[in-house]
Amino acid sequence: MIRVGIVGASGYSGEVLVELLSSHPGVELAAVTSRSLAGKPVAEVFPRLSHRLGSLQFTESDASALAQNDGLDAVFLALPHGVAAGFARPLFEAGKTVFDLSADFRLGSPDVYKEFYGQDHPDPELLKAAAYVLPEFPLKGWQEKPLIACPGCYPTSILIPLLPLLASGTIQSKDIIASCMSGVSGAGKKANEDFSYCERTESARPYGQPKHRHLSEIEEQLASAAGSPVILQFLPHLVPMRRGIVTTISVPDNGKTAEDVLVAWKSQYANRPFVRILEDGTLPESKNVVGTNRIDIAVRHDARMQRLILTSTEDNLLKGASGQAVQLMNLKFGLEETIGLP
Ligand SMILES: NC(=O)C1=CN([C@@H]2O[C@H](COP(=O)(O)OP(=O)(O)OC[C@H]3O[C@@H](n4cnc5c(N)ncnc54)[C@H](OP(=O)(O)O)[C@@H]3O)[C@@H](O)[C@H]2O)C=CC1
Ligand SMILES: CC(=O)N[C@@H](CCC(=O)OP(=O)(O)O)C(=O)O
Repeated sequence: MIRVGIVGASGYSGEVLVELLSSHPGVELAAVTSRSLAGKPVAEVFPRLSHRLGSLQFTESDASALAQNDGLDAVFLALPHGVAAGFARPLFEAGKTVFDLSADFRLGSPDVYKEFYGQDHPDPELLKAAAYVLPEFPLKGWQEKPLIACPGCYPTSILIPLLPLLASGTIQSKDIIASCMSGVSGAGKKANEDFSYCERTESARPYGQPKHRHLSEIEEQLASAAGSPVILQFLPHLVPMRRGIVTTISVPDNGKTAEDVLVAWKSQYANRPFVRILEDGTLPESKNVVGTNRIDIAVRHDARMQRLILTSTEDNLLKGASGQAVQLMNLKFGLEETIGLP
C-alpha cells in the first residue's frame, strides 16, 4: 500500500483527489489537510464519499508536521502556485514523493516564472529536483525524480494533440492558434463575484488574452518536442459549465492531410489508455469525458485555408489535474496505469 496525504483538500482538485485516492485499491489515504476545515471529519465535509472515509479528519496544512509523518510515502499538493513550493521543500527533504498540481515546478527557468506569474520563484534551487511529466510523453528517467510537476489543465488539452505532430515534423512550429473553453471549476473554489452563479450562468467570455500564464508551460514543452522555439497564440474562454475543457487548435497544414496526423497520433498513443482518437466522424464533446480521466482528440483538414484543425476535450479536474496526478502516482510506484481511475 502507498500511504498518501493530500494538502489543500478543501479545494476542487483536492476534493477530487480525496474521491480518487479513498477508493484506490493500492493506496491508504493517511492525511487530508485544510486550514479552514482542520478538525472536521472528512466524511462530514464530503458526505457522498462518507462510506469510504471512516473516521479520517482534516488536519492543519502544516508542512513540517507532514514532513515528519513517517506514515506518508507520497503527498499531493492541491495548493495555489506560490504556496505549493513552501510545502514541497520540507517534504522533499524528508524523502517523500511529491506530486505538485500547481505551476510552481512546471517551468525550467525562474525568470520565465517571474515573467508569467508576476512573482519571484519561491524556491528556484528546487526546480532542479523536479520533473514535468505528461504521462503520455514522459522524459526518460522521470521515475527517479522525487518531485513531480503535474501538467496544467489547458496545457494538457493542447500538448496531447500537438506534441507528436511537432516531434515527428508533421507540422511546423509557426502560426499555431489554440482557442480553449474552460468550465468554471478551472478557476478553483473562489468566493468572487465574477465566479458566482448569476454572473456565470448563461454567459461566456474570453479572458487572459494575449499572454495567459499557461503560455509559458505550453511553449516550453512544445519547443522541447520541436527542437526549436515555438510561439503560440492561446485564446482561453470561460464558459458556463462546471467541469470540462474544449480546445480547438488551428495550424498550417504543411502539405499534410488529416491521415498524416492520425498516423503520428497513433504511433504515439496506440497503447495509451487515456487518449482516445476519434476516427468515426464524431468530434470531441465535453459531456463524453467529464467524470473520466480520458482526453478525446480529433482532426479535420480545412483544404480552403490549407490548415489542420485539431480538437480535444478533457475533464479539467481529472485528466487536467487530479486524475493525471493519480495516473502519475500509479506509474511512479509501478502500479497499473489505469488503476483507481475512471
Ligand atoms: N481547478 C482546476 O481545474 C485545476 C487546478 N490546478 C491547480 O491545482 C491547484 C489547486 O487548484 P484548485 O483545487 O482549483 O484550487 P482551490 O482554490 O479550489 O483550492 C486550493 C486550496 O488550497 C488551500 N490554500 C489556499 N491558500 C493557502 C495557503 N496560503 N496555505 C495553505 N493552503 C492554502 C485552500 O484550502 P484552505 O483554505 O481550506 O486551507 C484551498 O481550498 C492550483 O495550483 C491550481 O492552479 C491544476 C489544474 C487544473
Ligand atoms: C477557468 C480558469 O480560470 N482557469 C485557470 C486555469 C486553471 C488552473 O488552475 O491552472 P493550472 O493548471 O496552472 O494550475 C486560469 O485560467 O487561470
